[in-house]
Amino acid sequence: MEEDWNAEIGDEALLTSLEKVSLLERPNDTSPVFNSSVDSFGTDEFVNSQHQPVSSFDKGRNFAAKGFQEGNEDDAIPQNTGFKGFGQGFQERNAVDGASTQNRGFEGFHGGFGQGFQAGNGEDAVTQNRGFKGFRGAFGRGFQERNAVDGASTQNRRFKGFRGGFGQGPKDGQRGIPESGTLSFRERGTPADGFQEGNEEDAIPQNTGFKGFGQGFQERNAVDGASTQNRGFKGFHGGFGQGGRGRQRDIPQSGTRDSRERGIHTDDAGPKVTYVPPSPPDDEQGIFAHYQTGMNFDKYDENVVEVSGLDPPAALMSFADTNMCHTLTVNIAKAGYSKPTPVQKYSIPIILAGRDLMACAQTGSGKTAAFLVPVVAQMMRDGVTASSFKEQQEPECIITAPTRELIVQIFREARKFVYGTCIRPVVVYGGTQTDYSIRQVKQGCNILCATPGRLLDIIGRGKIGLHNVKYLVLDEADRMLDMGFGADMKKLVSFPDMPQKEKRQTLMFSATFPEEVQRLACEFLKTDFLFVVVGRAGGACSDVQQNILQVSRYFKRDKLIEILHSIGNERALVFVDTKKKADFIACFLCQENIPATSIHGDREQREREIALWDFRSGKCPVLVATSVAARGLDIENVQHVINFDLPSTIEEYVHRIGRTGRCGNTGKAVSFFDNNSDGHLAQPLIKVLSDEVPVWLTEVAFETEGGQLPVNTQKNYRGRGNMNAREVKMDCSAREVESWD
Ligand SMILES: Nc1ncnc2c1ncn2[C@@H]1O[C@H](COP(=O)(O)OP(=O)(O)OP(=O)(O)O)[C@@H](O)[C@H]1O
Repeated sequence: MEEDWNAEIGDEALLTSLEKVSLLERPNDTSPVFNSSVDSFGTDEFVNSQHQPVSSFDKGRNFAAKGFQEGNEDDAIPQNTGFKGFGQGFQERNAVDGASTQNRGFEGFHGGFGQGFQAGNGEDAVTQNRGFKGFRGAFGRGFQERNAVDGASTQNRRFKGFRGGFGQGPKDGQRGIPESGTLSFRERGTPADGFQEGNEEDAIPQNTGFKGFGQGFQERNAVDGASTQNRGFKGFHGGFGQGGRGRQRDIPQSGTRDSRERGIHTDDAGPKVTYVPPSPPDDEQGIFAHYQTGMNFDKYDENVVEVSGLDPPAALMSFADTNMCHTLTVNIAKAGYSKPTPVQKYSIPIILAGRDLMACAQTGSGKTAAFLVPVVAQMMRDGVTASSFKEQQEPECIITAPTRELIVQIFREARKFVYGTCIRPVVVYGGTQTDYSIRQVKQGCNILCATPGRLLDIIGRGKIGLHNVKYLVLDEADRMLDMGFGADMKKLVSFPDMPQKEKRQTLMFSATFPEEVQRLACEFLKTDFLFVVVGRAGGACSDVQQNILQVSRYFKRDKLIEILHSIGNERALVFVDTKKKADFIACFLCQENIPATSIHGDREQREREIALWDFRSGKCPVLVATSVAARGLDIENVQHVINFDLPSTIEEYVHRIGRTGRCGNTGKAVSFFDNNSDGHLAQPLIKVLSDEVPVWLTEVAFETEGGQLPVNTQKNYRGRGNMNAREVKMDCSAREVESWD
């Protein structure tokens, strides 16, 4: 899904804001403020930073300006020369480019120094397709060098969307910069030592490229380096160099399979991923860190709970009711859980009774512990002990979730409940080094938390045996079974050594369960599974105050700024519909002096984790995200969710706004409703709105539904997926579905 985001944002508006930047950072400005050492850009602090406010790039931009000018003179490959300062340099480069190779171009040079360069050969889809698209923000003589290299080397490379500043250069060399480039870097002393090192070690000149600016670049480049064609930098953004991928891997955000965003098969596909994530905290305080329940926590008990299926066990009233072993009870208390939430009250005894379960409860109401606690309890009862002496590990429990950050979060929750026991949870996920995942697994693995792609990968490598699996958990189960991951889940349960569904316990949790997914789910579940629904299936969290504003796309940014200014430093998660736009809006906010960062599937995993950490820690109070952050993430103190763009489905909306109002805390969600694109959501929105429905929304729903009056409000809403277990089962048997496992 390649969105016309420039058009959407509006070029005039964009240029206006970027002009402000160019006025601030003119490349030929020799004022002392620009003359400090670049070292400051090579520090980790800078590399790790979020999209910086424009002013923080001052020094770097000056370097960049200089670099571009000089770079042009030194260029070893005349037809590829180009950057001569900014503006002018780009034009020249572009002109030369046009005469030499095919389909290169610069498109969209924004920010930093010189305003956006909108012309250029552009973004071509043909094979000899190089180009810069969207060059924004600070610096870069390196670009010139890299570009020179580019001219002599492979096809299909591109820089697309180069934004923001830089940090330290590449550390390894095979994809560094050729000698000519090296010299000029050395002579100029920019931008960082890393470049020099990269150059010295360069083994494959034609494959050189920028690994540049920050570790993020380095890693992204490492990915790049493994493929000979179709490389590119796409989306180089904000302050520390975010790597993008080439167009050939630019996959839609939602609704379809996106292996990178979801961490699938990245390692098999060729690109070598080197990222090794930091170790999780090891001290007790770090492991059990949690935030406080909110004032509405006790109100969870007011929800009506419906359990469908035969002979459900009685709900528990307190954690003590379960006869769990002492260590687990202590761990639950250390995690800050004094009493179970409704989904825990009903799910825990069901799982302890060995039953399969599909559970639907509102966002933020404790579904993770609802499956972790009983699974750990049973493993402790069975005396499960990790062993590092087996080449192939055989976990008792496999937990899958659709996104990397979510599976890490689940892993961290699991660490709380197994603390002080011999049960070892492990997390493996895409975007990290496969060898690292394997090393983790080898150290002993009882609870394997994994994204689907990485899971299938290490199973395929023979590092995981499945015959011991007693518990298979699908968190965000509706997502795990839909078109994106359904095939992977089917593959998982079809491995010959995976116990048949009769021999394992399958547990599915989500805040939404559309009917079609409920049908799919029963192919994984035993026929006597139970279906727990807390409140309304698919309903929005009642602690989130929802507000839908009619805002056409041209006014969204102004509205966003207005809202963010009004909420001050409170934490806000802003959802947009494309990866590019996430970066664009984050940069835009920084230019408006609102510290923001972004998370989406085109960012390197390291950058995603840094962005999330910056948001969690409050260092960066605004996180602009695609739907990759819509589900499961449990971040303290997110007071606001802003749907800059509404998602395509009501389920996604429910998950997105559920990032606030968690665990009894209250939150606010504001959504920009554009009549031109969001009409299909009017009716479903009316059903999930807990507060008053705006008259205009009813009218839009009326028009969209072809004159049918919308069925109003939550009272009548049972969600798209609110069949009870009996209905689901009847539906399943009627459909004569092929059994997968
Ligand atoms: N019984 C409890 N007492 C206190 N805090 C709890 C309890 N159960 C869960 N929590 C906390 O509530 C927060 C939300 O829990 P969790 O992330 O499991 O919600 P969820 O229902 O899975 O949400 P989502 O649908 O968004 O995935 C977490 O911080 C968790 O530690």
